[in-house]
Parts: sequence; structure tokens; C-alpha cells
Amino acid sequence: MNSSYGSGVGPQRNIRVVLRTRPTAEFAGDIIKLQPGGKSVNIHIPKDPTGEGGHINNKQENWDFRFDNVYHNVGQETLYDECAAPLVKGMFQGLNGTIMAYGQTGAGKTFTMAGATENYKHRGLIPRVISQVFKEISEKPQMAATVWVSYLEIYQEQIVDLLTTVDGAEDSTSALIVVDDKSGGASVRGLNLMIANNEEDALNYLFEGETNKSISEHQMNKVSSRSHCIFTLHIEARSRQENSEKVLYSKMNLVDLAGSERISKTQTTGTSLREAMYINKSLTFLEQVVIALADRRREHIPYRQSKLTNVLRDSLGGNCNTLVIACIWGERQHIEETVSTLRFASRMMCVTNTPTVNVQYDPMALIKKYEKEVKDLRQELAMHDTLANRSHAQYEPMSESQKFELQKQVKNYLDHDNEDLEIASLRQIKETYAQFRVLYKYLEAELEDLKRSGRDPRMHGGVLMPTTTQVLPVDKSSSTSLSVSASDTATTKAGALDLEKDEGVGELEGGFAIGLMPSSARPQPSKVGAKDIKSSDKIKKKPTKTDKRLGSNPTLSEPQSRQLNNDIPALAIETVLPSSPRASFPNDSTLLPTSLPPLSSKGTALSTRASNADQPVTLSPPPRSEEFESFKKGKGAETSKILTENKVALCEKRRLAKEAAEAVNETKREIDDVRDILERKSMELNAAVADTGNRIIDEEEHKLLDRLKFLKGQYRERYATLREARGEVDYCDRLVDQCRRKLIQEFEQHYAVTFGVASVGAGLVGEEDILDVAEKFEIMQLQRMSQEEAEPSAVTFFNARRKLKKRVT
Ligand SMILES: Nc1ncnc2c1ncn2[C@@H]1O[C@H](COP(=O)(O)OP(=O)(O)OP(=O)(O)O)[C@@H](O)[C@H]1O
Repeated sequence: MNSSYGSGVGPQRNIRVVLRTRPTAEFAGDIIKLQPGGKSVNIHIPKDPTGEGGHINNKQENWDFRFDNVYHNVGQETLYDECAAPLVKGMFQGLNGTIMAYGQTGAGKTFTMAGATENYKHRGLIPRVISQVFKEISEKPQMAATVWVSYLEIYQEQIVDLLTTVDGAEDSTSALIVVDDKSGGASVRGLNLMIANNEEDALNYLFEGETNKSISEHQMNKVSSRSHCIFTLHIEARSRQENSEKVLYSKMNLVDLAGSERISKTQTTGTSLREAMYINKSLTFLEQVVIALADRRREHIPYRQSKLTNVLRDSLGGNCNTLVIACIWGERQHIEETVSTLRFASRMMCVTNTPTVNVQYDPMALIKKYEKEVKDLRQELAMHDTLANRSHAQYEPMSESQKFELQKQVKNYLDHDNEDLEIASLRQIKETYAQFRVLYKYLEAELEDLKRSGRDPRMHGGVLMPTTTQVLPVDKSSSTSLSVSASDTATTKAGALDLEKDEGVGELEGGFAIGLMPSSARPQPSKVGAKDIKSSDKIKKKPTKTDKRLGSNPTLSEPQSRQLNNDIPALAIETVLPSSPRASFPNDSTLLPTSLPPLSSKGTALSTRASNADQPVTLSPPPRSEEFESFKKGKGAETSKILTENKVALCEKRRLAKEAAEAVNETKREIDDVRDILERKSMELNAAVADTGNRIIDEEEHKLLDRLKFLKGQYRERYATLREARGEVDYCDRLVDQCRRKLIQEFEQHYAVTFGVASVGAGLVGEEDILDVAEKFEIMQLQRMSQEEAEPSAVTFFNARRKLKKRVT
């Protein structure tokens, strides 16, 4: 069925147990005393010192039993009305039901369940249940219900489909197996489920099944059932009106157990003897399940020992309203069987079930319902928008470019006091808040970073931003940093950049904080510089092709650009250093590093170099790997130190995670071992049961079960530790990654500013534009190793690790 399962778990309930006596003229009223009130039975068997009375002659003389009801010589109708009818009502609330007849052979189980077919008045509970089910359906025209029936017997530990002879049924008896169903109970795969459109259909199936049942004659019963039979009615009900997505499922198992018999009494031989042995054995297993269920300390219930207990998992200790009818034949000669039945029945009284409303929601019906609701609400909203003159409002989720636009607006709003944010819709408000949060989080982290590095946060207006799509560079004051819109970095991957100032560089001069040397170190404007200002001005007003190649920022706000050009003698490359190596600097924009912004190279690196007349122009910059090493010891020392610390922490977390994983595996191995031993033991004991008819859990098995329980607890604990450890590894991994990116970016910035070489890839790799930051870092490490480290195998090792990492991720 194509639906999602849901349920309303109800309270625990004891199984209801009633006693029914088979009418007989020889009822042993002197030893079976039915107490007034109709709920208690007292058995009194006087001691027979000679031991010749044929009765039980042990120490106990009296037994007191109490049940939910004792039905002595009552008719079928009373029994049905008082016991079965409420369970049928429950079916229409989505509750499962089971009615089970138990007792010695000839005690009236089949009479109780199926009844006497030749006499309508004596019809049993099953035809009455069928009748009430269809009556209820006919009385509920608002409800659409479908009824299926199935009928099986368990004969000599084999499940047999009793409806294979019905028209339209399949003969798949050989493939019948008990499987777990999605609600945690059991069902029989391959069993015919026949649709019953009306009462007559269902009765036909019942009678057809009856004729297929295994019965035979013995001393105590002419038509003795030789198998356990289960007739099941399944109902699916949904409202024809509202809430049609809610579907109730329920089933009613009507179980006629085979009767226990003492072979000496029934005097069976041959096939009947074999049948009797199977019957007794399966009833023993049933009793073991009941004993286990009645003992609250027991964790393991041996349902899977027999087909009967496995099929009836739901009914015994599961999701079901269960009624047991204990049938006794109250004649003196059967007192032993009667006591045995009463003991079993009183044990049943201790078993609890948790009946649960079985509701499922049909997803197709749910979708239809929600679609309609959405449509209605949209219409309503459109009406409101029209009335409020807001017909332009949109309600679809924002696209990435819309989000990005909004991000720019938010940034603008933060940058300029007089800026307003126009509010058009709720989704826009939400997204705006989201963008504020992103910026806030980023700034918070940045501040933390600066504090850790001991630098004055107020001196650092520019910050490195993680990604273009998430965050824009943020100015903490409108005049302290240069922002680059992500749209300018469309060809880059890693994000926009605000140049971070280093100590001594980037004093607030003329309102700018980017790439400026301290004023003391600044040369007097040269002629060339003066020229450059003009050139630069020209460039700024109308971006030239060169600008575009350089990745200059066309979205720089006008005041920012003007200030930049006033303060920094930015040089037009062609005019200032036509023959310098820098003339070749980013002629090919594809060489720009993916993480480097195509920002004002001319306004930062070039202008700095040009304005710093005291420093000779470095014609060939040092190798990047070399510079990177000294950078890590100098300006990048702080970040490099943090990176190392994070790596150490990561190693430690990995070690702990590995230990935790080993501990989990160790427990798992031990669990498997104990399970194997238990399984072997169980097989041995089962074989013994076949011989002796007794299945007793010995001390060793008990200990093993205890050990298994302990190990399971330990496994859960250790698994939780492992999960926690893995979480910490992930966290540290991210920290390392973040730190690594930061170090690279700082280095790139430093390299670009110091040497006027903006491309991280220049001289390193040709396909730099497709490498991300982590890859660049790896390449740098490789290069460093190959250049500086004596061990050539270090490169191989590093390469192999890199490949493995790629394969794993
Ligand atoms: N409450 C009753 N009223 C009238 N007759 C009954 C009643 N209970 C049992 N009988 C009769 O007793 C006989 C044996 O009953 P039944 O076949 O139902 O026993 P059983 O418990 O199913 O036995 P088995 O386990 O051998 O199948 C039948 O002839 C049945 O009609």
C-alpha cells in the first residue's frame, strides 16, 4: 500500500481472559467450584493417599483462579455480545483484535469459534464477527471500507492456505512465510487475501476454508482439529467526506487452536500421534512465550520458536486487543487437563498488549489536499495584494541572483546612513534578515580573529570574505574599506576581498585603508605619479579594456573611486612601467587566481609600488614557495600558528575517533560471538525439546542472554562516543580548512601587494583558474617539498594522500 504509516499509541492493557465450560451432565461441581460473581474458580482436589483415584495426587489440593469472566453453560449469543462485539467496534477505530480459543481436545474451541454449521443459532464467533463487520459498514454510509479475508492453518509446523481452492485464489502454499510487517507485527507473505464485498462472500470463504481444514477422529472428539486455524478479517476504512487522506487499517484474528491431548487418553497412533506431538510441542512454545511475556524482567520473547507464536506476535504482547477464551470440559476425568488449562489462562492474564490506532495517511490524497489549500490561499493573497495596490509582490522562493542583489542592498544600507531598504514582501524581509545574520556572523568571527591576533579591531576595516554568493565584504565604516561586489568577481570562485591591513600599512589616511604605506614611507608624488593620477582618473570614469582585463571594479561606488584616485597615485600600467615585468601582470585575466578578486590591482598593488619610491622595484619576485615560508614566519605567523594548533587538535581528535571506532567494533564482534553461541545452544535445546517436549533455559543460556544485554548497552554507549568523536573531527577539519584558506588568502594578498604579482598561479600552474584554495595550498606544499625537502618520497606520499582524500570525498 502506498502510504505513510502512523499510529496513535494507546495505553498498555492486559489480555482479557474468560473461561467457558462445555455443557455436560457430569460437571464435577464438587471439585470445580464456580464462585459467585462469575469471575473466580476454585479447584479442590482432595488428596488420594492410595494414588488410585486417577486424579492429580500431589501436595497441592486447592487452586484459586480469577478471570475476567466465567461463562458456565452460556449460549453463543451471550458470549459474542459480551466478549467479541466490543472488539469488532474497536476495528472501526483502527484497533486490531484477536480472539483465541484455548483448551484441551473436545473442550469446545471449534464450537466456540466456528460453531455448529448446521444450526444457525449455534453459529460461532467467526460468522457473528463477519455479520457485525458488514452491519457496521452498512450503518456508516459516510465511510468507504474494504474488507479482505484470509484463512490459514498451521499443520505440523507448516503454514497452509485454506483458501487456495477459492475462485481467483493462487496456490502459493509452498511459499508461505512469516515476515515482519511495517507496523512491527507479523504477516504471512504469499497468503491469499480475498476481497469480501459482503457478508455472504466472507462466509463463503469461511466455509470453504472449513472444508479444507485438517480434522480427524479420536477417542475424545469425532471431529478433532489437527491444526491451529486463523481466520483473519482485514479492514481498510476511510471517510468519504473530509480527511479522506486518513486511512484506518485494522485486522481481527480469529484463532481456533488445536487442543492439547494426552496421548494415553486419546489413544492415537500413526499420523494422529505425529499430529498430536506437533500440537503439544507448539502449545508448549506458546506457553513459553506467555511465560516470558508475563515476566517483566525478560527482554527476549521466543516468538520465533514456532510458526504459531511468530504469526501471533501482534496478538501476544503487541499491538492488539486480545481476548482468550479458555475452554474446559468440566468432567472429573478431565480435571488434570482442566487445571492445566486454567493455569495457562491465568498466566495469560498477566500478559499486556499495547493496542494502537493504525492510521496511515495516503500521500497522494495529502498532496491533493495541500495543493488545493495552496491554490485557495494564493487566490486570497492575490485579492489582498490587488486591494492593497501591491500587485508586484512575488512569493516564489528567491533566486540566487535575487539573493545577491538583496545582499548588496543590505550592505549599502549598512554603509550609508541615509540608505533605505524597500520592503516589498515577507519573503524579502526574511531574506534580508538572513543576509544581516550572515554579515553579522562574519563580522563576529572576524572580530574574534583580530582579537586573537592581538590587533586592534578598529584598525581593520577590510576583511576577507568566504564566498561571493554568501557574503559581501563589509565595511565597518563607510570610509575604511574598499568593497568589491561579487558581480565583479564573476570569473572567480572563492570570493570578493577587502584588503586586510597589516601592521604599519594602511593607516587611515585620506579616508582609505587599503594598501597604503605609512605616510612616513610614502614618497613625494613624482611627475610620473601626477601623470598617473590623470590616467587613473580617465580610467575610472570610463573603464578601459585594460581595466576589464585587470579586473578593476566597475561597481565601485563613485565616492570610493574618487577617494581612491585622489589618495593613491594609481598607475596606468601601460604608461608607468611599460618595460617592467609588471607590464605582463595580469594581461591574461585567466591567470588570475580563483580566490583573488579582480579588484583594484592598480589601486592597491601597483599604486603601492609606485608610491613607494624608497623601495627599489623588484623586477623578478622571489619564488612563491620561498616567499610563502618567510611569510609564515613573518606576517602570516599568527595564522600559521593557529593553523598548526588546529592541525594538532585535528590529529588528536582523529586518534580519539579511531579509538572509539575500534571500541565499537570490538563490542560488535563480541555481540556476534555471543549470538553465535546462543544460536547454537538454542538449536541444541530445540532438538532436545523434540525428544522430551520440554524447553528449559539453562543457566549458561541465561548468562549468555545477560551478557548479550550488557554488550548491547555497551555498544550503544560506545557508538554514541564514536558519533561525538566523529563530530569533533569534522569540526576540527573545518577549522583547519578555514585557517588554511585564510593563510593562503593572506599570503596572496601579501604577495600581490609586495611584488605586484597578483596571480597566485603565475609560475606555479597553468590551469590556476580552475583550482580552488585548498588545491592551491596543496600545490604549494608539493612545490615546497620538491624544492626544499631532501626526501623525494615525501612528494609521492603527499600525492598519494591527496588522491586518497579525493577518492574518499
Ligand atoms: N458450549 C457448547 N455447547 C454445545 N456443544 C458443545 C459446546 N462446546 C462443545 N460442544 C460440543 O462438543 C464437541 C467437541 O467440541 P469441539 O469440536 O468444539 O472441541 P475442540 O475443543 O475444538 O476439540 P479439538 O481440539 O479436538 O478440535 C462438539 O460436538 C461440540 O458440538
